[in-house]
Amino acid sequence: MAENQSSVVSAKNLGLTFQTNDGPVNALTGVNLDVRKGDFVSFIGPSGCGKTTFLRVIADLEKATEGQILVNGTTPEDARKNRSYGYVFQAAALYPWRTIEKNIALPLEIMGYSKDEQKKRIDHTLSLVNLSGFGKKYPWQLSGGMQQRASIARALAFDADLLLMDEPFGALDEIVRDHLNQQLLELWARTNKTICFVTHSIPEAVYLSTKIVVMSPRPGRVTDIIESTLPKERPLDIRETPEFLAIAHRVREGLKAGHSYDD
Ligand SMILES: Nc1ncnc2c1ncn2[C@@H]1O[C@H](COP(=O)(O)OP(=O)(O)OP(=O)(O)O)[C@@H](O)[C@H]1O
Repeated sequence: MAENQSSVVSAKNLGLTFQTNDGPVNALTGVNLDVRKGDFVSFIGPSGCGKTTFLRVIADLEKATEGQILVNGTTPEDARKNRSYGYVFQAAALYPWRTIEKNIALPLEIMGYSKDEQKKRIDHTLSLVNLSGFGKKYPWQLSGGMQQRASIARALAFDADLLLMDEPFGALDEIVRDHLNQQLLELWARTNKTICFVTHSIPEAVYLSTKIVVMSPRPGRVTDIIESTLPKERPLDIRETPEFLAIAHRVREGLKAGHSYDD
Protein backbone atom coordinates (compact mmCIF):
# COMPACT_ATOMS: atom_id res chain seq x y z
CA MET A 1 0.00 0.00 0.00
CA ALA A 2 1.45 3.35 -1.06
CA GLU A 3 0.16 5.00 2.12
CA ASN A 4 2.21 2.72 4.28
CA GLN A 5 5.48 3.13 2.44
CA SER A 6 6.28 6.51 4.01
CA SER A 7 4.60 5.55 7.28
CA VAL A 8 6.98 4.49 9.99
CA VAL A 9 4.09 3.24 12.10
CA SER A 10 0.66 2.57 10.69
CA ALA A 11 -2.07 1.23 12.99
CA LYS A 12 -5.52 0.34 11.71
CA ASN A 13 -8.30 -0.47 14.11
CA LEU A 14 -5.74 -1.81 16.53
CA GLY A 15 -6.92 -3.50 19.71
CA LEU A 16 -5.32 -5.46 22.50
CA THR A 17 -7.11 -7.42 25.19
CA PHE A 18 -5.04 -9.05 27.93
CA GLN A 19 -6.38 -12.31 29.30
CA THR A 20 -5.88 -12.22 33.07
CA ASN A 21 -7.02 -14.37 35.99
CA ASP A 22 -9.62 -11.71 36.75
CA GLY A 23 -10.96 -11.82 33.21
CA PRO A 24 -10.12 -9.91 30.04
CA VAL A 25 -8.54 -6.43 30.28
CA ASN A 26 -9.22 -4.36 27.19
CA ALA A 27 -6.09 -2.17 27.09
CA LEU A 28 -6.49 -0.70 23.58
CA THR A 29 -9.37 -0.47 21.17
CA GLY A 30 -9.91 0.96 17.67
CA VAL A 31 -6.58 2.77 17.46
CA ASN A 32 -5.93 4.34 14.05
CA LEU A 33 -2.69 6.21 13.68
CA ASP A 34 -0.13 7.09 11.05
CA VAL A 35 3.35 8.11 12.15
CA ARG A 36 5.38 9.59 9.28
CA LYS A 37 9.12 9.66 8.86
CA GLY A 38 10.63 12.50 10.88
CA ASP A 39 7.52 12.97 13.08
CA PHE A 40 7.86 13.57 16.78
CA VAL A 41 4.71 12.00 18.19
CA SER A 42 3.73 12.26 21.84
CA PHE A 43 1.19 9.99 23.50
CA ILE A 44 -0.55 11.62 26.42
CA GLY A 45 -3.33 10.36 28.67
CA PRO A 46 -4.07 9.27 32.23
CA SER A 47 -2.55 6.18 33.85
CA GLY A 48 -3.81 2.98 32.34
CA CYS A 49 -4.94 4.40 28.99
CA GLY A 50 -2.60 2.07 27.12
CA LYS A 51 0.29 4.38 26.15
CA THR A 52 2.97 1.92 27.21
CA THR A 53 1.02 -0.96 25.72
CA PHE A 54 0.88 0.81 22.35
CA LEU A 55 4.64 1.42 22.41
CA ARG A 56 5.19 -2.22 23.35
CA VAL A 57 3.03 -3.36 20.42
CA ILE A 58 5.19 -1.28 18.04
CA ALA A 59 8.27 -2.87 19.61
CA ASP A 60 6.80 -6.41 19.31
CA LEU A 61 6.90 -6.83 23.08
CA GLU A 62 3.11 -7.35 23.01
CA LYS A 63 0.91 -8.70 20.22
CA ALA A 64 -2.22 -6.89 19.10
CA THR A 65 -5.36 -9.02 19.34
CA GLU A 66 -7.32 -6.97 16.77
CA GLY A 67 -6.59 -4.88 13.70
CA GLN A 68 -3.30 -4.31 11.96
CA ILE A 69 -0.02 -2.61 12.62
CA LEU A 70 2.95 -2.06 10.33
CA VAL A 71 6.34 -0.77 11.48
CA ASN A 72 8.57 0.45 8.64
CA GLY A 73 6.13 -1.29 6.32
CA THR A 74 6.68 -4.72 7.94
CA THR A 75 5.26 -6.65 10.88
CA PRO A 76 6.51 -5.56 14.33
CA GLU A 77 8.31 -8.90 14.54
CA ASP A 78 10.30 -8.25 11.36
CA ALA A 79 10.94 -4.67 12.46
CA ARG A 80 12.34 -5.97 15.75
CA LYS A 81 14.52 -8.51 13.97
CA ASN A 82 15.76 -5.78 11.62
CA ARG A 83 16.65 -3.61 14.65
CA SER A 84 14.36 -0.91 13.32
CA TYR A 85 13.97 0.90 16.63
CA GLY A 86 15.71 1.90 19.83
CA TYR A 87 13.73 1.78 23.11
CA VAL A 88 14.24 4.08 26.08
CA PHE A 89 12.53 2.99 29.31
CA GLN A 90 11.02 5.03 32.16
CA ALA A 91 14.01 4.38 34.40
CA ALA A 92 17.47 4.55 32.87
CA ALA A 93 17.89 0.76 33.44
CA LEU A 94 21.67 0.85 33.18
CA TYR A 95 23.71 -2.02 34.62
CA PRO A 96 25.42 -0.59 37.73
CA TRP A 97 28.46 -2.87 37.43
CA ARG A 98 29.23 -1.71 33.89
CA THR A 99 30.68 1.64 32.87
CA ILE A 100 28.59 3.88 30.63
CA GLU A 101 30.48 2.79 27.53
CA LYS A 102 30.12 -0.87 28.50
CA ASN A 103 26.40 -0.34 28.98
CA ILE A 104 26.12 1.14 25.48
CA ALA A 105 28.32 -1.67 24.12
CA LEU A 106 26.20 -4.50 25.54
CA PRO A 107 23.62 -4.77 22.74
CA LEU A 108 26.40 -4.20 20.19
CA GLU A 109 28.42 -7.06 21.71
CA ILE A 110 25.39 -9.32 21.58
CA MET A 111 24.98 -8.48 17.90
CA GLY A 112 28.60 -9.27 17.19
CA TYR A 113 29.92 -5.84 16.21
CA SER A 114 33.73 -5.67 16.12
CA LYS A 115 35.54 -3.82 18.92
CA ASP A 116 36.46 -1.01 16.52
CA GLU A 117 32.89 -0.59 15.32
CA GLN A 118 31.63 -0.68 18.93
CA LYS A 119 34.04 2.10 19.89
CA LYS A 120 33.05 4.22 16.90
CA ARG A 121 29.37 3.89 17.75
CA ILE A 122 29.91 4.51 21.47
CA ASP A 123 31.90 7.70 20.81
CA HIS A 124 29.35 8.91 18.27
CA THR A 125 26.27 8.30 20.44
CA LEU A 126 27.94 9.76 23.56
CA SER A 127 28.63 12.94 21.62
CA LEU A 128 25.02 13.01 20.32
CA VAL A 129 23.74 13.15 23.93
CA ASN A 130 26.52 15.51 25.09
CA LEU A 131 28.23 12.91 27.27
CA SER A 132 31.63 12.76 25.55
CA GLY A 133 34.28 12.03 28.17
CA PHE A 134 31.87 10.22 30.53
CA GLY A 135 32.19 6.74 28.98
CA LYS A 136 34.49 5.43 31.69
CA LYS A 137 32.20 6.50 34.55
CA TYR A 138 29.81 4.15 36.31
CA PRO A 139 26.07 5.01 36.30
CA TRP A 140 26.11 5.96 40.01
CA GLN A 141 28.74 8.60 39.27
CA LEU A 142 26.30 10.47 37.00
CA SER A 143 23.23 12.56 37.83
CA GLY A 144 19.75 11.20 37.03
CA GLY A 145 19.55 13.35 33.90
CA MET A 146 22.94 12.16 32.68
CA GLN A 147 21.95 8.53 33.31
CA GLN A 148 18.84 9.01 31.23
CA ARG A 149 20.96 10.58 28.45
CA ALA A 150 23.24 7.53 28.63
CA SER A 151 20.25 5.25 28.17
CA ILE A 152 19.22 7.35 25.14
CA ALA A 153 22.77 6.87 23.79
CA ARG A 154 22.35 3.11 24.22
CA ALA A 155 19.08 3.21 22.29
CA LEU A 156 20.79 5.21 19.52
CA ALA A 157 23.73 2.83 19.19
CA PHE A 158 22.09 0.81 16.40
CA ASP A 159 21.34 4.00 14.53
CA ALA A 160 17.73 2.91 14.05
CA ASP A 161 15.51 5.55 12.45
CA LEU A 162 12.77 5.06 15.04
CA LEU A 163 13.16 5.89 18.71
CA LEU A 164 10.51 4.70 21.20
CA MET A 165 10.64 6.59 24.49
CA ASP A 166 8.42 5.65 27.45
CA GLU A 167 8.25 8.62 29.83
CA PRO A 168 12.01 8.94 29.85
CA PHE A 169 12.11 12.16 31.90
CA GLY A 170 9.17 11.51 34.25
CA ALA A 171 11.34 11.02 37.34
CA LEU A 172 13.49 14.13 36.86
CA ASP A 173 13.00 17.59 38.34
CA GLU A 174 11.56 20.27 36.13
CA ILE A 175 14.74 22.23 35.38
CA VAL A 176 16.63 19.10 34.34
CA ARG A 177 13.62 18.01 32.33
CA ASP A 178 13.48 21.35 30.48
CA HIS A 179 17.13 21.01 29.63
CA LEU A 180 16.75 17.43 28.38
CA ASN A 181 13.70 18.40 26.35
CA GLN A 182 15.78 21.05 24.58
CA GLN A 183 18.60 18.60 23.99
CA LEU A 184 16.21 15.96 22.69
CA LEU A 185 14.73 18.44 20.18
CA GLU A 186 18.24 19.33 18.99
CA LEU A 187 19.11 15.65 18.64
CA TRP A 188 15.89 14.99 16.74
CA ALA A 189 16.55 17.93 14.37
CA ARG A 190 20.15 16.84 13.80
CA THR A 191 19.48 13.13 13.22
CA ASN A 192 16.08 13.29 11.52
CA LYS A 193 14.83 10.35 13.62
CA THR A 194 11.18 9.50 14.05
CA ILE A 195 10.26 9.60 17.74
CA CYS A 196 7.29 8.11 19.63
CA PHE A 197 7.28 9.57 23.12
CA VAL A 198 5.02 8.76 26.08
CA THR A 199 4.39 11.50 28.64
CA HIS A 200 1.99 12.67 31.33
CA SER A 201 2.98 16.29 30.92
CA ILE A 202 0.96 18.63 28.69
CA PRO A 203 3.78 21.23 28.36
CA GLU A 204 6.29 18.52 27.51
CA ALA A 205 4.01 17.02 24.85
CA VAL A 206 3.29 20.41 23.26
CA TYR A 207 6.89 21.58 23.42
CA LEU A 208 8.34 18.46 21.80
CA SER A 209 5.81 17.21 19.30
CA THR A 210 4.83 17.60 15.70
CA LYS A 211 1.80 15.45 16.51
CA ILE A 212 0.07 14.87 19.86
CA VAL A 213 -2.03 11.77 20.38
CA VAL A 214 -4.51 12.25 23.23
CA MET A 215 -5.73 8.99 24.77
CA SER A 216 -8.41 8.02 27.26
CA PRO A 217 -8.72 4.92 29.43
CA ARG A 218 -11.11 1.98 29.73
CA PRO A 219 -10.55 0.84 27.11
CA GLY A 220 -7.56 2.83 25.87
CA ARG A 221 -8.48 4.73 22.74
CA VAL A 222 -7.36 7.79 20.83
CA THR A 223 -9.65 10.78 21.47
CA ASP A 224 -7.77 13.46 19.55
CA ILE A 225 -4.77 13.78 17.24
CA ILE A 226 -3.35 17.29 17.15
CA GLU A 227 -0.96 18.41 14.41
CA SER A 228 1.28 21.05 15.93
CA THR A 229 1.52 24.41 14.21
CA LEU A 230 4.66 25.39 16.12
CA PRO A 231 7.89 25.90 14.13
CA LYS A 232 10.57 23.20 14.28
CA GLU A 233 12.95 25.60 16.02
CA ARG A 234 11.62 25.95 19.59
CA PRO A 235 13.29 28.03 22.27
CA LEU A 236 11.92 27.24 25.77
CA ASP A 237 10.06 30.55 25.99
CA ILE A 238 7.85 29.46 23.09
CA ARG A 239 5.83 27.92 25.94
CA GLU A 240 4.50 31.38 26.79
CA THR A 241 3.23 32.18 23.30
CA PRO A 242 -0.52 32.23 22.53
CA GLU A 243 -0.01 29.54 19.86
CA PHE A 244 1.59 27.17 22.39
CA LEU A 245 -1.10 27.86 24.99
CA ALA A 246 -3.84 27.24 22.43
CA ILE A 247 -2.45 23.78 21.63
CA ALA A 248 -2.02 23.03 25.36
CA HIS A 249 -5.65 24.06 25.88
CA ARG A 250 -6.84 21.67 23.18
CA VAL A 251 -4.83 18.81 24.75
CA ARG A 252 -6.34 19.60 28.16
CA GLU A 253 -9.85 19.61 26.71
CA GLY A 254 -9.18 16.26 25.04
CA LEU A 255 -7.96 14.81 28.32
CA LYS A 256 -10.99 16.16 30.20
CA ALA A 257 -13.39 14.75 27.63
CA GLY A 258 -11.96 11.27 28.00
CA HIS A 259 -11.63 11.35 31.77
CA SER A 260 -13.96 9.81 34.26
CA TYR A 261 -13.72 11.52 37.66
CA ASP A 262 -15.58 8.68 39.37
CA ASP A 263 -12.55 6.38 39.49
N1 LIG B 1 0.70 -7.72 30.89
C1 LIG B 1 -0.48 -7.23 31.25
N2 LIG B 1 -1.47 -8.05 31.70
C2 LIG B 1 -2.67 -7.56 32.05
N3 LIG B 1 -3.03 -6.27 32.00
C3 LIG B 1 -2.09 -5.40 31.57
C4 LIG B 1 -0.78 -5.82 31.19
N4 LIG B 1 -0.06 -4.73 30.80
C5 LIG B 1 -0.90 -3.68 30.95
N5 LIG B 1 -2.11 -4.07 31.41
C6 LIG B 1 -3.28 -3.21 31.65
O1 LIG B 1 -3.56 -2.52 30.44
C7 LIG B 1 -3.97 -1.18 30.69
C8 LIG B 1 -3.02 -0.23 29.99
O2 LIG B 1 -1.73 -0.25 30.62
P1 LIG B 1 -0.51 0.67 30.16
O3 LIG B 1 0.64 0.35 31.03
O4 LIG B 1 -0.33 0.55 28.70
O5 LIG B 1 -1.07 2.12 30.50
P2 LIG B 1 -0.30 3.51 30.49
O6 LIG B 1 -1.19 4.47 29.82
O7 LIG B 1 1.07 3.34 29.91
O8 LIG B 1 -0.19 3.84 32.02
P3 LIG B 1 0.94 4.65 32.84
O9 LIG B 1 0.80 6.05 32.42
O10 LIG B 1 0.53 4.42 34.25
O11 LIG B 1 2.27 4.04 32.50
C9 LIG B 1 -3.96 -1.02 32.21
O12 LIG B 1 -5.29 -1.23 32.66
C10 LIG B 1 -3.04 -2.12 32.68
O13 LIG B 1 -3.38 -2.54 33.97
